[in-house]
Amino acid sequence: MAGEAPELSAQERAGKAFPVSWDQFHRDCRALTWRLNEVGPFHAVIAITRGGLVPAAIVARELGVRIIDTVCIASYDHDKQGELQVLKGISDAAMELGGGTGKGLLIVDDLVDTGKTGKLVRDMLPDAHFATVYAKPKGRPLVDTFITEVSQDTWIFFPWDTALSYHPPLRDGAA
Ligand SMILES: O=P(O)(O)OC[C@H]1O[C@H](OP(=O)(O)OP(=O)(O)O)[C@H](O)[C@@H]1O
Ligand code: HPA
Ligand SMILES: [Mg+2]
Repeated sequence: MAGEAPELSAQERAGKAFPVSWDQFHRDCRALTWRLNEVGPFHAVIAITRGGLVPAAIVARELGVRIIDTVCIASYDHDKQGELQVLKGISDAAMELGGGTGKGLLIVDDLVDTGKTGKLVRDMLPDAHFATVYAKPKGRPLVDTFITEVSQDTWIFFPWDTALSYHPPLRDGAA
């Protein structure tokens, strides 16, 4: 409709930027593992792809877990959230390890934002432990263990989505 304000992306709504380096991400994943070590042991790690793959690898390595499965879910096209699509479900072997309800399984994702993705996976594995590296307030109640809370109006930039680039000096009007 003419005159209607254009829809803002999640990132535009977020406003504040929280860039995370590889180093910082690795440190945060290790910190997450320290907490998870008190909760386990776990039979297997279930990574919510794609963002959960990197923390899942680090956490599984630190916890000595060798069985890793994926649940492949897409909803954001860059920063616009659409319908959640389950592209691949949890394997029968992992389901069996978790006794059908996820008991003893560890679900890992990079973050919860609105919590929609986390809720979908929690519903598949109600007894699993759900861990994320970062959590925004809306999704936080879904997570059992996380490391850093960021405000809902913050957009997290992960190292695999970013690259080093030239930044003009403040004097020249840089933000
Ligand atoms: O709490 P929510 O609002 O549901 O958002 C969180 C989810 O969004 C991102 O995944 P995305 O759908 O962008 O896919 P990707 O992991 O492949 O990047 C992120 O990795 C989480 O899985
Ligand atoms: O803050 C975010 N950063 C990157 N991906 C995301 N997907 C949902 N929220 C975010
Ligand atoms: Mg994801």
